[in-house]
Amino acid sequence: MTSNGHTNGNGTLPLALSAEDNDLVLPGQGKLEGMTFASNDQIEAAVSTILTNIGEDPAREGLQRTPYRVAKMYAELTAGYHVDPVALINDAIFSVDYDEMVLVKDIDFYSLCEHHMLPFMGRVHVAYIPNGKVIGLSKIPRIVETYARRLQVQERMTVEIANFINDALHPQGVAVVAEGVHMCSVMRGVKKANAKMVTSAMRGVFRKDARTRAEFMSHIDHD
Ligand SMILES: Nc1nc2c(ncn2[C@@H]2O[C@H](COP(=O)(O)OP(=O)(O)OP(=O)(O)O)[C@@H](O)[C@H]2O)c(=O)[nH]1
Ligand SMILES: [Zn+2]
Repeated sequence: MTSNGHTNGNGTLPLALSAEDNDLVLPGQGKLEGMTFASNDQIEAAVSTILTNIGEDPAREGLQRTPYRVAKMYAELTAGYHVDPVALINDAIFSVDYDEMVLVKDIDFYSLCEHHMLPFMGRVHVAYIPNGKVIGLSKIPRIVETYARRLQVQERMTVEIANFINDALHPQGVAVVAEGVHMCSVMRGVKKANAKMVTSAMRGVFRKDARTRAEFMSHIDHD
């Protein structure tokens, strides 16, 4: 069990993208260069089975490398399982005499819904009010990536981000709002292209004090 609490059920982590120096694999953040992909025969065989069963020919030229590509893609899109968020913040917690709101807004995220394994994506806004300690600015998007790059529901992703920051900093409060568009509701099923899901997790003063919450919401209120 890693400190992000994940195992695949039998206590071992599946093969994935890995880097020699550490396991801080963060797609989209310049950490993929120099990484090797340990090919995953079982995923490749499963993709080949899907291709055959949707009426395709996995042997035709354009599809020959598709099972390999899909396996590699899943390693990237689920890299968050292999990131230990405690190691990720890498002691970038500083004592600073600042007790006003810190807000990082419009953080892009890309995740996969656990029901259909289709993408959902959008933006996350994160705020906290320090209690003597602040965290390195870049670490907040990295925390978002860690929890997004897994099979998720948006509610759980939102709560996991808030709880992790709360536990790491013990701030006066944390607020996380996520706005997501879910491809499983856009491309299929109910087919609503413009419906956005908004989820929030409020901790400490953001939960207790309506004015603090309103200040946060006024900063992120756009379109
Ligand atoms: N609450 C929540 N629901 C989600 C999320 N992602 C996908 N879903 C929903 O999960 C539900 C799964 O419902 P099911 O009835 O089991 O699946 P389905 O037959 O494919 O449902 P439809 O999408 O309505 O066709 C659907 O309503 C999806 O819209 C999420 O992040 N949060
Ligand atoms: Zn879905």
